[in-house]
Amino acid sequence: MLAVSAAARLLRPRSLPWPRLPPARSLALDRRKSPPGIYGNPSKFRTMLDFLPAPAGTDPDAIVTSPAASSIVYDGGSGPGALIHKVEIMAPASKNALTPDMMVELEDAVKRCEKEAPSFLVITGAGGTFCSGANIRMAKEAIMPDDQSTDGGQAMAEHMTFVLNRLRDCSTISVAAIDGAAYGGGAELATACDFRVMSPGARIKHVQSKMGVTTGWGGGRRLAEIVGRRNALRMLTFGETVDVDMAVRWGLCDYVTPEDETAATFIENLIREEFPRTASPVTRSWKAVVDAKSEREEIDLFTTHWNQPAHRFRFDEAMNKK
Ligand SMILES: CC[C@H](C(=O)O)C(=O)SCCNC(=O)CCNC(=O)[C@H](O)C(C)(C)COP(=O)(O)OP(=O)(O)OC[C@H]1O[C@@H](n2cnc3c(N)ncnc32)[C@H](O)[C@@H]1OP(=O)(O)O
Repeated sequence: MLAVSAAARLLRPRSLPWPRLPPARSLALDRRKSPPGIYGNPSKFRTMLDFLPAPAGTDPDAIVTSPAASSIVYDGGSGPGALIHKVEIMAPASKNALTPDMMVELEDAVKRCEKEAPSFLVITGAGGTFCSGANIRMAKEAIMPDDQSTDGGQAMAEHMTFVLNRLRDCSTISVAAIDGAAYGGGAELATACDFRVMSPGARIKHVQSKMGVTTGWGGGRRLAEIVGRRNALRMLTFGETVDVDMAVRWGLCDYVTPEDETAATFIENLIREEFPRTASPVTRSWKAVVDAKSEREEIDLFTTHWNQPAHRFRFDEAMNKK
């Protein structure tokens, strides 16, 4: 299991002093002098973090050896092509709020999923909460300078929209396994997944309206696609707490777990019941099928699977049952 640790970003060779950028004002005003890649680059957030002052109280030269208090933990299961890979948002002390470093690690996790191509990616949170959105303390410190510069917010929004679009667009079927709260950016992460599983006490809440900001990770647009324009407008305008019943009614929740089962356990069992032996190559074609722009695209996808080993095996199996 790879724990891509937030501390890793603090592990800087003692010889290299922590690169310090002048305060955000000059960042905003001297764009031509800003570090390479900060502007006009989807992953400029990653670059920006390398040039931000170390968070208050962090000794830039400290070599952090203990496991990070917050990280994105990627479980690659039985390896590339496995039936299920898992991502756990591991920051229970802050209800799995995403620090800027974790947002970078989430990009690494999505890239690994694209590369290793599991059939399913189950995303869940540690400690009975899914995700409470951006870590407001760290965001305030790192990307909300007193001069009201908007650069940091724009960089985070572009980074997270870029990452969540890649999650949604990759061939792996993603499932948000929601126990407890999916709030703010956590709700936006949940809507970027193909399916949502909720345990009985789970709730989804776009709190952005109460935070004086709109959705910034692509979640508003995706929400309207899922629940319809009117329901999305109601959820966003009032920051409504959507419980399991309401989520099921609005199509925002695909499965509800029994009382005594976590959402991740429920969906993993369901997947393994449906695919008892191995992953099926067909699973990773379904998103392309439903997104096909023409019959020709769907016929071509069908043709790629016809008379191939998995297809031949299943036909033989079906005929031998007769
Ligand atoms: C586009 C993204 C968007 C943006 O950037 O604008 C955002 O995501 S902004 C963040 C939006 N999220 C929130 O406002 C959620 C705030 N948290 C809560 O409403 C609750 O914590 C909840 C419902 C998630 C859980 O409530 P519960 O009573 O179970 O726990 P506590 O409230 O006591 O929280 C425990 C502990 O966690 C800290 N915490 C919780 N959420 C965050 C967060 N988003 N950022 C930083 N820290 C968070 C909370 O302060 C407590 O810490 P403690 O030191 O124990 O007081």
